[in-house]
Amino acid sequence: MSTEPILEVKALSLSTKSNQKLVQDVHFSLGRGESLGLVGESGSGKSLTLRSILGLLPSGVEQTGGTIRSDVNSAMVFQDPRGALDPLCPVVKQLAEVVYYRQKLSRKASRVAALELLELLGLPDSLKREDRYPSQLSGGQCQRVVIALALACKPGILLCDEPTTALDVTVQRQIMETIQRLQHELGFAMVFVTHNLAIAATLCSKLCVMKQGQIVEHGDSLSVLQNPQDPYTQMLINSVLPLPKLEGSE
Ligand SMILES: Nc1ncnc2c1ncn2[C@@H]1O[C@H](COP(=O)(O)OP(=O)(O)OP(=O)(O)O)[C@@H](O)[C@H]1O
Repeated sequence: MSTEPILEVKALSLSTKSNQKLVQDVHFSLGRGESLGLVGESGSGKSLTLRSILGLLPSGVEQTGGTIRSDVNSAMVFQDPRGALDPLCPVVKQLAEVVYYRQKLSRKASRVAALELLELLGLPDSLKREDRYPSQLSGGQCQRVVIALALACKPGILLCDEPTTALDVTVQRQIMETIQRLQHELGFAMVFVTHNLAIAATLCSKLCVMKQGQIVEHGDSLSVLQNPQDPYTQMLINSVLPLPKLEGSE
């Protein structure tokens, strides 16, 4: 696997128009097929950092410093899967539409590619019908469709903004396993934003821990977990709740 970075974020700073600093001096890089977890508490600047890679900053926030260089295209998987889908358009049509515009295939070939994507994501055959709308899907199925929409762009980097947060734990696990399988099969790199250190460490080989807009720790997932240097990382690790000991158990 090539070690040449396909994404380099250097000294990234983001502020509001009134000059309130939101993200400061963020650095990281990503190699082909690599995965990086951005972890930290709510409001630490993870989503804004992720969005700036796509140039999708919300209004009122601007880049005030640093550079972002990417050699490949990126696609984003958002936190709220239902909100990311058009409720009035059949699922298969939404997918075919993205394939048509992003892969420049014919209408017929786009539909075939959309059907293949539904299969790749392990979605039921009933979703291939033209009368299946997002409201008829479970939360986990919606998230799979949103991942399929992102993959329809054939991204070199998949940007995931807490894609499992809105799901219950068993579905969370299934989606994580699906993402791992797809990354293995398709070879895309990934930046995965989450406040859950365990999820980030399971999915990603590298971690950046963010606090108040800055990266306080950066390294291989295993060494960050085994030997955290920053007190904030230590606090995050110690905050993972153990299962309670049952009475009578050893
Ligand atoms: N459009 C905006 N205008 C002003 N401030 C904003 C805007 N969007 C985000 N912020 C602020 O920027 C900071 C970082 O927000 P961001 O959404 O990146 O945090 P986060 O770490 O992703 O949090 P969460 O895990 O809750 O999504 C927060 O203090 C937030 O209030």
